[in-house]
Amino acid sequence: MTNTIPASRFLTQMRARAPLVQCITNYVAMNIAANVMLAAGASPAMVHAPEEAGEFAGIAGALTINIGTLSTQWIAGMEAAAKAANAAGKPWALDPVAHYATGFRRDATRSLMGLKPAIIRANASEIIALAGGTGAGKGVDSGDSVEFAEQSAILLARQHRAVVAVTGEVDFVTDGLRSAHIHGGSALMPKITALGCSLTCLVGAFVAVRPDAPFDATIAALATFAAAGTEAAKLAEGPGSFQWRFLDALAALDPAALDATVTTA
Ligand SMILES: Nc1ncnc2c1ncn2[C@@H]1O[C@H](COP(=O)(O)OP(=O)(O)O)[C@@H](O)[C@H]1O
Ligand SMILES: Cc1ncsc1CCOP(=O)(O)O
Ligand SMILES: [Mg+2]
Repeated sequence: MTNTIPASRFLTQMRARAPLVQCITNYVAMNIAANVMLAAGASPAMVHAPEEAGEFAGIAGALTINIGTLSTQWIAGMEAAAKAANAAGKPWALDPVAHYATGFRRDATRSLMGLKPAIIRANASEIIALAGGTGAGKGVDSGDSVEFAEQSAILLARQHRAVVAVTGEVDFVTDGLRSAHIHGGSALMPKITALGCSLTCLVGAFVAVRPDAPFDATIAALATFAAAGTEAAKLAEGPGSFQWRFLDALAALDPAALDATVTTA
């Protein structure tokens, strides 16, 4: 076992600290992501305007940046925030939603990657394309298996000295040397829009509390989603009831449920 810190301990610490996280996320995700953060025990703030995003990054414990609904103004806010987070020694996580779809997204992602995210969290098609490969993604949705993206993730982690998290049926996390799989969740999760975006915000909450351990913190965030997703699916009748049951499951989650979802290598 290379994972020295159990995921359960991270959730307990995160809830005790309720870290303030600056989430620059998309219009689709803002509401559900903020609710996911509150249910899990964190304190989200959706602050993206270029006039204040950099200042706020100095206050928050961590920053997350998601390019889902991009515009020139938003890119200015993202870059100001990432630079300020770096200057303040705060970790930040990137969610490159559908970065392969247009030149605008590709350029923005290239420049954000240059600002050294500590963590990259994306679906399999996004990770494959980020490493220079060709995936089968359709817009924001993945068309590839996580397994197919694992080598791309390791390559990216080594190139960028970042933790890379690929999500899907079984998640994969690597820092280029170590890796872990996270099992659980539900096939209903990709049927709820912006759950992946919400997870990226939650990664920010865990790494805010343990900036010294981004690999383990990322695993803990994914394990939290997997355990809550498994629980919510037990009584869900479809995507609608799954969504509210997922929030309830996050809030009620017993940290002990996390550890069984993680296998390390
Ligand atoms: N088929 C599946 N079975 C179980 N969990 C899943 C499945 N697909 C996605 N998830 C979970 O849904 C969450 C969002 O991941 P994903 O759908 O890959 O991201 P995105 O929304 O960015 O495409 C993650 O916690 C992931 O583990
Ligand atoms: C549908 C949509 N369109 C632009 S961003 C977005 C949300 C994507 O969310 P996720 O990556 O979590 O599926
Ligand atoms: Mg996504």
